Amino acid sequence: MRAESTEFDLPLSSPLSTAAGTIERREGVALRIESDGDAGVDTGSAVGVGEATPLPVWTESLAECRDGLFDALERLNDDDPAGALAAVEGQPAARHAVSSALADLRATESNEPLYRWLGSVGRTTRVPVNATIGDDDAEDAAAAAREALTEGFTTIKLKVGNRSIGEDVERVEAVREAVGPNVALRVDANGAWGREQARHALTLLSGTMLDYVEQPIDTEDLTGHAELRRVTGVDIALDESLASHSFEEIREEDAADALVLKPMALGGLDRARRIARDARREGVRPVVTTTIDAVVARTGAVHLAASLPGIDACGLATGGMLAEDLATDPAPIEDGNAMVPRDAGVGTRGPWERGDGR
Ligand SMILES: O=C(O)CCC(=O)c1ccccc1C(=O)O
Ligand SMILES: [Mg+2]
Repeated sequence: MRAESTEFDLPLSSPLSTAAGTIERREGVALRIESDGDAGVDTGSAVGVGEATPLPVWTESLAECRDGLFDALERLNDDDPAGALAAVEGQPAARHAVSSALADLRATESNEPLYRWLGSVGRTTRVPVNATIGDDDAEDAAAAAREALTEGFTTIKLKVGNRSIGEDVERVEAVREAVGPNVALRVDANGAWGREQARHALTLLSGTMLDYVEQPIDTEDLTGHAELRRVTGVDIALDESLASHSFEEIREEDAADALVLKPMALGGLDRARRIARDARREGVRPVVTTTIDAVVARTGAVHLAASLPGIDACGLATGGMLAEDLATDPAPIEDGNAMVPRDAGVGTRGPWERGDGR
């Protein structure tokens, strides 16, 4: 096989401000692997693409990711995919690029859409997605929510935790009022609250009928999350906690009703899917989202969600946040759903979309 990579740097059209900081651009590395084909049985070469878009704190740094991928490329060019995966162990974004490029290659070779190759037996044409609203003030958040409603979204996620509890309560109430009772409303505090603050906030928000609150308190505090679930009765989704805690630990503490799975932070679609299936078996609902990835990883995440039939609304309507992307979106959002590509593999070549002779 032959492997090559290319770097990218994509600005967001509107920065996403969260309690953990503002995301203004996404830099990363795209990876392309081409198999040699088998002349004996007349199969041509196939191509697989992958993406590493590191987001420090969630993943390794861009510098570490580059180093890992440099080693992995060497192994891939030596026909050693297992060695390539071993070279990026412990570096989630780099491992995401390698494992998803190999998955795309294998799915393409077996002429299946990626979600089927990942293990889905049925057919899935669409995945429900949530609209994502950042740390806008009450008026702007309500306006964004109204717009999302007209676009067909039935689930909305609002960032909280960056302001006073009073202001956040006002913001969430404004959004609830703007969309009415039939929209599922989620909030994401990105770990900003302390135990007491979280309890206070969720008590004040009890009238807003939250679908769930995502990572209300610190990543490490599984016991606090478990207590918050029991005391408030509000569903808790863990996101950041998954970077440092296995699902086993989370389940033992009874700390979550839902898990927010970011393949880029978890080291690949294979690892995220394993966690999703373990969670489902225990009655914990998985949700797939990204770290505002570019088109290759975002579409991979759409396939992961499609491979989990009946999945809840996922945080995959983020393509529009990028001012530029690596290629046209093969999984556009229509009426609050991501359309699942039907072609073999992931359904995009990313930066190699044009002019690679196919
Ligand atoms: O889940 C979504 O709706 C969009 C993704 C999102 O919120 C996000 C994007 C980048 C980094 C962290 C997060 C997060 O869920 O906390
Ligand atoms: Mg989150």
